[in-house]
Amino acid sequence: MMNIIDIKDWGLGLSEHVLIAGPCSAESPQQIETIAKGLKESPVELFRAGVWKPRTRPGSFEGVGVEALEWLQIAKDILDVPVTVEVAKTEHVEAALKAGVDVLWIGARTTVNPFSVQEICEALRGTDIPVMVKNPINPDLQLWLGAFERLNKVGIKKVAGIHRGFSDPYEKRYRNKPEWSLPIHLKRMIPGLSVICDPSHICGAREIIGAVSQRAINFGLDGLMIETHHDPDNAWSDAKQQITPQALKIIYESLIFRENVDEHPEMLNELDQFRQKIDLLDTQLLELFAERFKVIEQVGDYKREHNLAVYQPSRWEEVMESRIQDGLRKNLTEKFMKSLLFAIHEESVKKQEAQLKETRPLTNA
Ligand SMILES: O=C(O)C(=O)C[C@]1(C(=O)O)C=C[C@@H](O)C=C1
Repeated sequence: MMNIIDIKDWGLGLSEHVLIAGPCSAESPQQIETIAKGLKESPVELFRAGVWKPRTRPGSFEGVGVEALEWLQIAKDILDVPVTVEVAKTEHVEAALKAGVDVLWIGARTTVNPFSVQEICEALRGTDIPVMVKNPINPDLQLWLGAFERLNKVGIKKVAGIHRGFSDPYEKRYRNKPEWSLPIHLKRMIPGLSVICDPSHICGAREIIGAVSQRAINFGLDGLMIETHHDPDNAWSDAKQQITPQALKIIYESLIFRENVDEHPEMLNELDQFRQKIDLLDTQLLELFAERFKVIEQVGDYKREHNLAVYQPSRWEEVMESRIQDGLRKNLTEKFMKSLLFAIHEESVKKQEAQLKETRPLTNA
């Protein structure tokens, strides 16, 4: 069990719908000042700016470096909010702590590497600075979880996650594809953990940032980190995905925040009638699954006796095709049908494969 301090109790005045904004990269003291002044109109609670930028290929702007840390004080003074930067190695942590940065974040390309995460953790030992951890670039929940465990082991309890989407070469709509089920799983695995959404890196294009921000809120994420620049088209990094402080204000004001039903006992009562029906249907589904797997076992015995392969491609193709069509007629999506059928088939072949190794005498085959 991890020991987590809720984002509201970090002592920084952050709320349950935290809004983090600021440029992708700190470029100059004037740039920080202009952006911070623009952000005064929005309920920004934490100011972000990249100082060290991990870039895919060398030659791109890699951040101003340590010199930019002191410019963050300008934003702090104008907005009266804490500031956060990304750190990727020991020297970054040391410099950020020395400069009085309030919150650190670990980027997706760092979370993916346990050696780097451990290096950061060692540099943090003995401090209690809050750390936000972006998801690793690949949708590996264990790797994301591992970063929190490493932080917790060196005594960092003020932690939060950031969902910035996942790299997928076939994805066309997003720069980094969102996987909304992953932050939900992570929140279940680390009770009390806030997970913030970074629509800028998910979208890669400013036009869809509003829609993705609303989806994040709908899925119960705990806040937004949105890259903001006074002149986005001329930003030194990630120009296409940055928005102006004015656009941020419009997006934020259009968001609809939704509540958890647990805080509304009267609605809980009303929902209960539906939930009882769902309970019953789930029980029936499980009974049917159990029955299906009993038949699978009988087929498994038959296969063992007659030396047949567990995986039967032509039959499985037929099952997939017919069930998907049936599901579509019943308004179930192809994606859902495929993942359900994959799960069923995986369990069936695992059971039958285990049966092949058994030595008990065959009874009913
Ligand atoms: O038909 C079989 O041979 C089965 O064992 C059943 C089943 C299934 O789950 O429907 C399982 C494995 C095979 O690859 C094909 C189908």
